Amino acid sequence: MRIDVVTIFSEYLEPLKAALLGKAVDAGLLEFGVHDLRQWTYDVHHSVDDAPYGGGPGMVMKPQVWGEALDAVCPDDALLVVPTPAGRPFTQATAQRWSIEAHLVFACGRYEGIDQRVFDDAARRVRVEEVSLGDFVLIGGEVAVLAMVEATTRLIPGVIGNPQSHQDDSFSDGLLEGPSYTRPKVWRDLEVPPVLLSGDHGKVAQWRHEQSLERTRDRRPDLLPDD
Ligand SMILES: Nc1nc2cc(Br)ccc2s1
Repeated sequence: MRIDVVTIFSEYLEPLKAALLGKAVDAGLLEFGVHDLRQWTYDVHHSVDDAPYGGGPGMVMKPQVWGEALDAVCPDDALLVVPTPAGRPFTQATAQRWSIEAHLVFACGRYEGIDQRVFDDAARRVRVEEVSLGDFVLIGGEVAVLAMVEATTRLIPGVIGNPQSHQDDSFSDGLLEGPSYTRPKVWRDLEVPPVLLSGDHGKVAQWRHEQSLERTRDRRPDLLPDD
């Protein structure tokens, strides 16, 4: 998979080149390109934003600059992803769906966002998804891109060690992952649940499912199927 990110704060994306993702790049599983939006500006101040039509607070990112950046970075077969608080929710299912894409391009907005015509124009030739990381507002899209890239690329075979761990992920079966334990058996007078020491794999699996259901009921009842 190739991933390109257009941003005015390239340094935010440095973590993509570190640790596991850095190893996946070395292994040829991933390619990253980070592009400074200002290389497509032409005024002496390298302006990327302007006042919003209709008034209101803040600034809006200029269509001309973004249009030329996406023309240069985003080919017709790529999926263009725009992190925005106004987007559709990013979920594990989104990460699964994106993980088989050949090329993702992320457009990192700042300020009050990007002129909508940038995405209306892009949609004439590429698939565009405006996606939210959650019901909160960041300063820019870069942090959202880091989270979305990690959630997506970890699902690509070979990027993380144990593929079995995906099956146990939270959300992979629609439920939250239950509690985990490791040695010692007793720690600060707290004991590991005896079933986990029983060696009975059927009982362990049943207990873990019950724990996932209980945790999901408690924390995310919205994830439970309708009765
Ligand atoms: N939750 C999110 N907040 C923001 C803010 C900006 Br500005 C751009 C993208 C996103 S995604």
